[in-house]
Amino acid sequence: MRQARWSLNGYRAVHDTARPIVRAVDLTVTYESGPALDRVSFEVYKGERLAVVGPNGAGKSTLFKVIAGILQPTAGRIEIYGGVPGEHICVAYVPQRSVVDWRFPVTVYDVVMMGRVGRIGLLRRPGREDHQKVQQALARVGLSDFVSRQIAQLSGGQQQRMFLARALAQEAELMLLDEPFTGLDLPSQNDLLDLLERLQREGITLMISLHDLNLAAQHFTRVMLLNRSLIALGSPQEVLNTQTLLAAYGGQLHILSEQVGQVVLGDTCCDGGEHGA
Ligand SMILES: Nc1ncnc2c1ncn2[C@@H]1O[C@H](COP(=O)(O)OP(=O)(O)OP(=O)(O)O)[C@@H](O)[C@H]1O
Repeated sequence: MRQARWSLNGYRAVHDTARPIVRAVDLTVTYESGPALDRVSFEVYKGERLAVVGPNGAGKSTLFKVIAGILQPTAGRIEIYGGVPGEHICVAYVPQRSVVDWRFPVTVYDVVMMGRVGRIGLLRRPGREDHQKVQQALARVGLSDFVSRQIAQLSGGQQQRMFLARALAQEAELMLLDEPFTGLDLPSQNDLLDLLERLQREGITLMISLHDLNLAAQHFTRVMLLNRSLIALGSPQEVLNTQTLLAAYGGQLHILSEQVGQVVLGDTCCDGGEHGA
């Protein structure tokens, strides 16, 4: 298995940095309400697992929507596989579960088949290969027994795995997962982490937004810290330190220890120093 290493040179040695699959240069998105992303520049490489962290309203979902081609940048440039966002069928955006209307009367199978739409076209019926891809995707996420289940009857972890199956049916090579861990209990979180590790081993590139900094520190190869502008990007050790976290979270942060993997967010005001462990 290819391992990412943490010096910049080491990182370059294991990823093809000559051809990033996402390249953003001074990416800026401004809504009527104000700026959501401000001159953000970064690259993402094939096969990496990148955590995107930052406080509420930092621009994480906005970033994913721009990469997926759902939103246009106000200024700056973004290239996906060297082209414009939206033209690549192999990019899948998985929204936050909280924005989905789970009462909608569709089955798990129907939702996963939606992943095939870009390949079969809207007005054609799915063929044998499409049904095979859906069955395989459901098997890969462990939902083969749930094909006829209404989506309203799924647990949070199953909902998340269904969305991953949809992305797999789409044959996505870059998956943008918006807060997939939110609301999951620990066993479901661990199942999801195992699944994501497997997908990464198969060569799928993962960009995942999350709020749990400990999870980012322990399970991700690189971390992007955002708060409208890019605060830091690098290994968890490089990014998750007192200075950068205070720059992003300000007084919302309660740091228990400077050791990576022991950072917690709380409502305790932090006035620039650390609180003892
Ligand atoms: N469609 C929209 N119209 C206007 N403002 C928006 C829109 N979508 C997001 N915003 C604003 O843009 C900013 C960034 O929002 P975004 O959802 O990208 O942040 P986020 O980091 O994903 O937040 P969270 O962690 O709370 O999901 C916020 O201030 C938000 O209110």
